[in-house]
Amino acid sequence: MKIFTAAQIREADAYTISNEPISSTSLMERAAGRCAAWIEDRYTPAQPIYIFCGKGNNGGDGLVIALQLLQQGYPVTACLLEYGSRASEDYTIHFRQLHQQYPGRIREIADVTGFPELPPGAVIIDAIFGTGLNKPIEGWLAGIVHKINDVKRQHTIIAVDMPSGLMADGSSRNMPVIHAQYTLSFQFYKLAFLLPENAAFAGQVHVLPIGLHPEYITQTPARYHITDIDMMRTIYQPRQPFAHKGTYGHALLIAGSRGTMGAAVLAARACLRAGAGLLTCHVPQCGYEIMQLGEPAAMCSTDEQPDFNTHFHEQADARYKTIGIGPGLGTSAATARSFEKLLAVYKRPMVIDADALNILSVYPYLLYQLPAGSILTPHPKEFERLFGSTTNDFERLELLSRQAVRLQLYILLKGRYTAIACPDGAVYFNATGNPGMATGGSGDVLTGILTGLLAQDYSPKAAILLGVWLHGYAGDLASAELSQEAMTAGDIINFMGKAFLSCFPPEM
Ligand SMILES: NC(=O)C1=CN([C@@H]2O[C@H](COP(=O)(O)OP(=O)(O)OC[C@H]3O[C@@H](n4cnc5c(N)ncnc54)[C@H](OP(=O)(O)O)[C@@H]3O)[C@@H](O)[C@H]2O)[C@H](O)CC1
Ligand SMILES: [K+]
Repeated sequence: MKIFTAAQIREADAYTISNEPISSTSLMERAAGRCAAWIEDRYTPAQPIYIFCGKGNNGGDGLVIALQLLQQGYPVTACLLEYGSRASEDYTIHFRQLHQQYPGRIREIADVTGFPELPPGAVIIDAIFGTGLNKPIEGWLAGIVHKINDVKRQHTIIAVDMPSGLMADGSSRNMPVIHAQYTLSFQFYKLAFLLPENAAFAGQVHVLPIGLHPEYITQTPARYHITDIDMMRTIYQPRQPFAHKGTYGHALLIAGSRGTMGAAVLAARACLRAGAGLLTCHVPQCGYEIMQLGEPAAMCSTDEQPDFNTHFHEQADARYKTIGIGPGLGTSAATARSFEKLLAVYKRPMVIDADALNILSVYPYLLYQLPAGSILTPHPKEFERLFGSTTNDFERLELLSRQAVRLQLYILLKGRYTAIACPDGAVYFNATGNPGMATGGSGDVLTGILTGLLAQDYSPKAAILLGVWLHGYAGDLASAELSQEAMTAGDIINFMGKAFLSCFPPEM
């Protein structure tokens, strides 16, 4: 699904109005009607509802929601914020209707002392600002935002299109923003919802289709996307009936050192569960029995060194479809030397994680020797060590994308919505996963999955989109059965089978 900027959303709006065609008033009624229906599905008409409206079209949506809920018998109070700006045309049209039909339900608020006493159980609808916000909320309006946030534990707050105060495409650091439990976003996600610095604001996002013109949506290029199951179904390749283990590639995993062999075992198991035909693990001598017992289906090659890997470059030949390197590897100088030699001889896209990334941040010239199309999988700290720090998440996203283009690599930045930056400048946010996956070993599992998919001849882009999706999906299945607290990285591997079956049912 494409993620459009606020300016593109305005264009989509205008395109729909002239090409469907539909009046802008009717489009607002359609959009706000979806919000009203969403609220009616979840709350009974016994529920007092307070709708805070600004004077633009977001406020107009609030007025339409008020009208529709009042018609359904909900006790609605429309709190209209009077801050001097000129009201939009569609706001004015719906204000007149509300004023004619339900004059007693309107309350004008002109300063913070006008903030109403909220009865227990009241639901707050935030329709103050949406995509038209172009500066921080200030003065007494900011006071209203704080008043609403002060009662967020006692009252459910539902934001219309966006939490007010949040910029759609830029940082809102240190600005007053509504803390919503739910955001009912029209037709698309906004980029701002997906970045960690805004974690407190949008709550659970529900994207409500409002019938914006499909032609505009298909024809307009977007830089940012969010992954979905339909995309995965175009990527996934079912296994062929005459397949043998050679069909699905031989992967080499270079991982482990004394004390961190668990990382190597997790990555190996995940690689095989992702479907690799064959797997060889290169481990230090201390890891031989651990790996053979930990994953009997993997073959094992042992290093000259007892405690860490120093001679893996001698292993890396054309037999291997791909290489995954990094989990539990260690960062000794001898390991780094072997990594450099490996890059001189092995030219296919590989997966680079954990200590292999840390080696790259100590010897950054090696970044230029990575095979084009390789996949880097940093978490935010590793990313910062590799590419430097930024002042906010939007800048970091820019930096991420710039580096992927410059180095012609796929770089994924791990997070609630893992961001996958591609060499052509596109960025995909992954939609699956949960906080239960913020646990040791989860990244090693991802490295294994990506290596396993590359071994099967998925292109790097296909492997990364599908791999990150499946990793999160398996994590979601694990947390549903075991809880976010009790699930471990090994459980993500255990649920890979169910993730495949449920995303790609065999009869499809
Ligand atoms: N997506 C769609 O197709 C539809 C969206 N709808 C809704 O429309 C809003 C966007 O409406 P818009 O009127 O463009 O913007 P807002 O309501 O967010 O803001 C209104 C004006 O407020 C001014 N502004 C901006 N920032 C501030 C601020 N910090 N303090 C005070 N005032 C501010 C600004 O006007 P200026 O003249 O002052 O520049 C804004 O223009 C969208 O979010 C949806 O809710 C439609 O209902 C249907 C289709
Ligand atoms: K809003």
